[in-house]
Amino acid sequence: MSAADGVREHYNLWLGRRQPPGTEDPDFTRLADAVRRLQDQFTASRPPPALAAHSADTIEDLVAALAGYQVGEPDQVAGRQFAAVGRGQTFVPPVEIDTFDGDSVTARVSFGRFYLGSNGAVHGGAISLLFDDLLGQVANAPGKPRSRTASLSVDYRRVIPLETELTVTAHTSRVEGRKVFVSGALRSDRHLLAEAEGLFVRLLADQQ
Ligand SMILES: CCCCCCCC/C=C\CCCCCCCC(=O)SCCNC(=O)CCNC(=O)[C@H](O)C(C)(C)COP(=O)(O)OP(=O)(O)OC[C@H]1O[C@@H](n2cnc3c(N)ncnc32)[C@H](O)[C@@H]1OP(=O)(O)O
Repeated sequence: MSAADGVREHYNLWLGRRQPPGTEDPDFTRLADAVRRLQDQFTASRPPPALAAHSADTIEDLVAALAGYQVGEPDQVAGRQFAAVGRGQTFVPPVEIDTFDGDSVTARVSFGRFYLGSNGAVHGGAISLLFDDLLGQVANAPGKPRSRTASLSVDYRRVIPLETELTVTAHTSRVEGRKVFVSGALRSDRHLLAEAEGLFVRLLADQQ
């Protein structure tokens, strides 16, 4: 089994089912990658007015083309490309999962220019977003009841650099009844950059 197959298997277990036919879509994954690159280029560029207007025309054409193919959440493709870096979505920073055993995860992430806060540092909200998603995956690991984030606390220890491969880890630290406490850390090859503590509350039968 390849590493990608292993990751896909973990996600399928986590979802409690096999990936439904038609969910994997390499062309859509390529589209998501292109949108990510667009986000980075858009944020970093200062085009002349004619190019800005031409770019807007082109994107508006794409928006109109995609408008004919809108689907509800159960049929959504974005975020469900489980073997792809960033899962074929463009909101959460592009995480590449290396190991996921149900109680802990190790992964790599690199923040593009889209995630710039100021003065070269990654936006703090992007770090919280990264932790919410990754800690949430641990809290919702295979065989565990669904839970939602009740509280997320992030400590920013050092400026987080753009365009640098970083390691992000998360593990369940304890479970008390419905409360699942998950800890996370973001590191460069030399430093601890940020830490997080999340409280995820297991949902009751009548909660969405
Ligand atoms: C076909 C499916 C395909 C799916 C494909 C998906 C692919 C995606 C892949 C990958 C995704 C990875 C996953 C991401 C995960 C992200 C998760 C989120 O971001 S969820 C969004 C943000 N969170 C909310 O919207 C919650 C809003 N809040 C609530 O709904 C409620 O407040 C809830 C359920 C959290 C708790 O409400 P209560 O009424 O059920 O429970 P009470 O009694 O209030 O609390 C239970 C215990 O928790 C403590 N508690 C609650 N909130 C607390 C807080 N903020 N701080 C401290 N303690 C708190 C309480 O004190 C209580 O503790 P005591 O049992 O008494 O010891």
